[in-house]
Amino acid sequence: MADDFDIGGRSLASRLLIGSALYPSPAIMEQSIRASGAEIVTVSLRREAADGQAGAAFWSIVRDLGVSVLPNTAGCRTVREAVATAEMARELFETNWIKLEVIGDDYSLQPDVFGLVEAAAELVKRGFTVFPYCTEDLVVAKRLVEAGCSILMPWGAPIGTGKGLINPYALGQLRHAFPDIPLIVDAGIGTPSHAMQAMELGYDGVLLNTAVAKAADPVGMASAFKAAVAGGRLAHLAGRMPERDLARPSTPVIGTPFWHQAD
Ligand SMILES: CC(=O)[C@@H](O)[C@H](O)COP(=O)(O)O
Repeated sequence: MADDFDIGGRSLASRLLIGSALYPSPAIMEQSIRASGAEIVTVSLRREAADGQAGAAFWSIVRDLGVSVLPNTAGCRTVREAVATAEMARELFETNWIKLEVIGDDYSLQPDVFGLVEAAAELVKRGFTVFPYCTEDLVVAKRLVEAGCSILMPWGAPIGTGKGLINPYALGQLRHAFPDIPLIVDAGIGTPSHAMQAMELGYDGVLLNTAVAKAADPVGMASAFKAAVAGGRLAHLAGRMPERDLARPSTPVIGTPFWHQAD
């Protein structure tokens, strides 16, 4: 069964999006991205624009991977900075896609949701396809959609914590509220089971970076995430059993010597 992932005007086979930071070496980054099967790789404009040689080598690896690049506005703290960074990224990477980050708190790296909505509206007006990194707040999500975002990327947990889905209830509510908007959990994923949980909730994809880059074996972990995301998707499509409060035997009891039917 074909189950392509339609996102930002493209149709992809993989529902795993991966970041390009923090790997022990460029070679391990390349092998990890290949092992993950990801077809979208996030790239920081600041890194690419920084220092000619390292930037050029990095860019040539990414180009050879044949993936779609999703530039981000990592490190931006104001609407003005995020919009300017997005414009530079569009020029440098030749794409209208932008992963919009407007950070509101240096300690938690929590998004500034007010600035995010404002920046998203401006970037949509300028012709960008905005992938907004947001919290799991339902009203913020509504405002982002009203601002013209056709994709939402709520966090699982703060960036780099690896804590997984700290508010699965709210993430489930978002899925319920936006059945037709691609939803991607972005940030805070620590293990393949976290990614699988997001996919089982009906999320369209998962974006992660630290969990692979900082694993003892990043390439092995990238393969594990690939399998988990695919498994979670299959489980979602298959439809889980209803949860019950009371036990019910799963082996037949009729015909056993002392069986009594419950009243
Ligand atoms: C918003 C952001 O920066 C994330 O996309 C980050 O790149 C991935 O977060 P983790 O490193 O926690 O997976």
